[in-house]
Amino acid sequence: MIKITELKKQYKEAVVLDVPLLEIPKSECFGLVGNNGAGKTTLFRIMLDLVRATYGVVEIEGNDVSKTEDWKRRTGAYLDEHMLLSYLTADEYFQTLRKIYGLSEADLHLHLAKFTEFFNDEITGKKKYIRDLSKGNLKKVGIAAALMGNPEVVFLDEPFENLDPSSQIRLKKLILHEKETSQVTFLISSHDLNHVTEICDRILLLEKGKILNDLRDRSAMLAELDAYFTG
Ligand SMILES: Nc1ncnc2c1ncn2[C@@H]1O[C@H](COP(=O)(O)OP(=O)(O)OP(=O)(O)O)[C@@H](O)[C@H]1O
Repeated sequence: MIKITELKKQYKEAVVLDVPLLEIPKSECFGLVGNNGAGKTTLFRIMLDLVRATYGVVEIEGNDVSKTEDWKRRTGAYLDEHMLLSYLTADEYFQTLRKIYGLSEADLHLHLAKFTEFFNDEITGKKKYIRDLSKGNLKKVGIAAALMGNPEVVFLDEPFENLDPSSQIRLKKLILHEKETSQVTFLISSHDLNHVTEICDRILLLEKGKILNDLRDRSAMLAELDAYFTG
């Protein structure tokens, strides 16, 4: 379970995030939506201890993420390409992570096999450096890396952005498969209302850093979000 209590982030006078209480149970597929600047990335960055909150606490399984390290072993994330090692090829990068996570070659092979369709013969077995990959292919490397090492919690920031339609559909299938087989808790921010409502059990709508709605009725989510974003 992830628990956020009295969380605030301020840049000078501007309060960009204000979340009094948020609980995300284990195995939930949690979606985060909101207009540009609503605070989605800031929330994920604080939850991953990449940015410090002005006030408040984020706990993963009871551990304060800003004070403990254990949660890192159970957490995968892909927020943007800064998280990759761009001077490596994708194969070199996956090998590096394999060693960090203590996986065997066979484990890595099995893991990457799940992404064969998603990679569409563009990622592994190539001599291309990560820095030279297209934006969509960068995202594919990052997502496959975030899911490596059997994480219990996975953060994905705008995972559908820059992916071609076939890859978007394949990614949805991958996430749904992981959700069913591994009980991973997914936290997914997205501007794509169709995709996010299709895969998520619950969607939090942020507006100017505040929770405007916490949608749990899957049959009504898309219509409610459509109404909000249509204005
Ligand atoms: N380092 C910073 N200094 C000042 N303001 C910042 C900083 N980082 C983020 N902000 C502000 O925090 C607010 C929330 O930004 P954030 O990137 O979290 O929004 P978002 O919902 O992810 O937006 P988008 O959909 O455009 O990616 C914005 O007003 C942004 O300008």
